Amino acid sequence: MAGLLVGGARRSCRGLFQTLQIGIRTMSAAVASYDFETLHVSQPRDSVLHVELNRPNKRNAMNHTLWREMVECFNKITHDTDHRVVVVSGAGKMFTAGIDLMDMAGQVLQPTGDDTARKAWHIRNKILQYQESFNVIEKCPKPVIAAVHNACIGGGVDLITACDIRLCSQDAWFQVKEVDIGMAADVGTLQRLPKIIGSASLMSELVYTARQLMADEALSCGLVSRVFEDKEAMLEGAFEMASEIASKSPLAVQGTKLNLIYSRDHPVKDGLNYIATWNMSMLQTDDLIKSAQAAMEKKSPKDVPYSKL
Ligand SMILES: CCC/C=C/C=C/C(=O)SCCNC(=O)CCNC(=O)[C@H](O)C(C)(C)COP(=O)(O)OP(=O)(O)OC[C@H]1O[C@@H](n2cnc3c(N)ncnc32)[C@H](O)[C@@H]1OP(=O)(O)O
Repeated sequence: MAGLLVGGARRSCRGLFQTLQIGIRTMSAAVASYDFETLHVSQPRDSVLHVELNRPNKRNAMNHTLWREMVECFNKITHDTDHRVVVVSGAGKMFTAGIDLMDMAGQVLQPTGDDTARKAWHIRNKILQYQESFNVIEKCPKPVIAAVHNACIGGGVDLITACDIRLCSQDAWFQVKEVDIGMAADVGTLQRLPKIIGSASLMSELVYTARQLMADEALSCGLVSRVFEDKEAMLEGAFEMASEIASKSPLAVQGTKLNLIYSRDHPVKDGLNYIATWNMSMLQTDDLIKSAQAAMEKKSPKDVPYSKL
């Protein structure tokens, strides 16, 4: 009898192990094609991708490869129907030290071209190319959550302002460092940050002084919406939030992101017109019926099997 019990337990353990193995294999297959040198991509929850800036020994300084891989990664995510929400964080000691200053010397400061105008033309194209590395986050219809621990410097602020939601740990600090390296920020901070923090005076103070903005002040000025005790708690909170969003209709969530960004950049009248035109087709989705029925039956959107998008 005891032998039978042990045998049965062993069989059910084996079953559980096989189920886990299949689960892990499916998860890793889903992210196997996200193979980058400076970004590490994993799937911490169903339908959620975790993109880590992954140059920890260089404090995740953004070199040419990282700027390029951001574009490749987020363009891929845009068309990936298996994933609905993204969390971006930094591996190692901090979120990021900003642009790789060694790399910058070769990439931006030595323009090619036979005369000044041609060199300027070259630099302009380079700047537009660098801007694209964070524009892709905003253009990606899936919500992107930035999870910041420790330092977020220079290009890091440009990056997180292109994200939809910003969370941080208690040890986080933010620094618009560009004036300290002799330049005006040019890849998003000056354009997006004023629309996030709402105070023109604080905005000017931060960009002219390059002082550090600590986590509590980042919360009070609206740069982040939540502060967690440490990195571990923050990532857990970010994955939980991502999972919650991923459980809802992807058509509703992604349509909301596109319309929020459109409304930020246009007058109210144009935004209302845009959403009316948007929803004249999107309201014809099955998701609406399924979600309404679930609500009537007091079920959660988590119980509704929405089609991929
Ligand atoms: C068209 C261009 C658009 C983009 C513009 C963007 C502009 C910006 O991002 S401005 C901001 C530039 N960044 C900085 O000024 C930060 C410089 N770094 C630091 O102040 C410190 O390193 C930091 C506080 C981030 C970390 O200090 P910690 O003591 O923890 O580490 P370190 O020993 O200093 O560094 C460890 C290794 O990382 C390398 N490293 C750090 N930051 C950068 C960087 N920005 N660029 C290149 N490399 C960086 C550092 O050299 C060390 O390397 P190694 O000596 O090989 O160990």
